Amino acid sequence: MPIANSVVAFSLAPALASPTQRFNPRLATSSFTSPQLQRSPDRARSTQRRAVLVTIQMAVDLAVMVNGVPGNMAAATAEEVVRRGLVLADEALTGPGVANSHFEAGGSKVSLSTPEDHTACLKRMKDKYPRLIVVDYTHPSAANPNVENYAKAGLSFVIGTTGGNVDDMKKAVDKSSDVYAVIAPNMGKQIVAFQAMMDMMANEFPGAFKGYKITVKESHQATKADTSGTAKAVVNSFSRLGLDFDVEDIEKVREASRSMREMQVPEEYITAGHAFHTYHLTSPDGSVNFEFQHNVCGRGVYAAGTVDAVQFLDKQKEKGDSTRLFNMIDILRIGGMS
Ligand SMILES: NC(=O)C1=CN([C@@H]2O[C@H](COP(=O)(O)OP(=O)(O)OC[C@H]3O[C@@H](n4cnc5c(N)ncnc54)[C@H](OP(=O)(O)O)[C@@H]3O)[C@@H](O)[C@H]2O)C=CC1
Ligand SMILES: O=C(O)C1=N[C@H](C(=O)O)C[C@H](O)C1
Repeated sequence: MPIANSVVAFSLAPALASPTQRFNPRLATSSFTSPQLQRSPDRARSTQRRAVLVTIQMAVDLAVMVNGVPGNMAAATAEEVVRRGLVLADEALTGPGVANSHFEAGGSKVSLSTPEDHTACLKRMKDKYPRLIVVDYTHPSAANPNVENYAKAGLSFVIGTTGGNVDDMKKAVDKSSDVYAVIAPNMGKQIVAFQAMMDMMANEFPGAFKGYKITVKESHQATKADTSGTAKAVVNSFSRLGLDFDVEDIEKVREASRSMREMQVPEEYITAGHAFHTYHLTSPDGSVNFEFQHNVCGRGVYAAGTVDAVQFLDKQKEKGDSTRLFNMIDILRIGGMS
């Protein structure tokens, strides 16, 4: 009897060339009529009875480990990860002063790992999530040690934490063989565009503002430990435009009354998080003035940019791109911000 119905349906689980390789249903599922079964009907029937449909889910979802929760930026980023339908890793590094053992974002629960457990936690997450990108919004003092740990663990990362030594971070990435990273003091798309514009002006017209005076004033929530990393980056462009200014001269405003009075920060964002920056340039005789301002209330614009960076980095990694280190201006240029 022809074994017309002896079709064994099964799912193959071939070893993936790379853990980030996407699921291809055409590769995964095959149906065929075995020539062996055609020759031996009895065996075919028993095989048929025992035939098991095995479906192995090979789709490896992108998971994001957000370190620094329950801090402001990490919390906002974790919410954005869930909102975009990505997997939020179920553990995260936290700081020494955090008493909570868990954090929740958009219904996803995250166990918090305290400093003595950080190395083991990174290993657990790497083993658990084959396609993982780490986000770091921690503390200036933690930025470099964390980056060293990510690089040693072979974990690609997006770091928005400011106040660290960026050259050392880059070295850690270079030393690794397969770690991809985005390092940037500002993840907000339009502010990144502003940074890029100042950088381009400095490249095009070096010294154009020679002789001008500049004041830089930034207001943030009182818990911000360092001088704004964004302001430092913009000052670098101004220096190339001919302005004589040192990052030490950036005026930091951290008192609520001054933030509201001098910078017009709305009261509800005084502690919730704000970033108001004013750069004022005056010609030598005082007859010409320029003012550049970017004022951000809340954390939403940074969280969105951070997850753009995560998705961008994941793509580059999957492609095996030879460039492994990016800043947000690179990503904006390539069209990687939504
Ligand atoms: N690139 C960008 O676009 C932006 C960057 N930032 C930067 O992000 C950083 C965080 O800002 P923000 O969220 O407002 O700060 P918060 O103080 O609200 O949060 C920081 C969190 O990190 C925790 N932490 C401290 N050390 C470690 C560690 N070793 N490992 C893991 N977690 C740790 C802190 O815990 P504990 O209380 O114990 O110290 C705290 O919970 C700052 O450097 C800020 O400048 C902020 C906004 C945008
Ligand atoms: O700590 C903050 O809030 C912010 N930090 C970044 C910085 O230091 O420039 C970006 C933005 O200013 C908000």
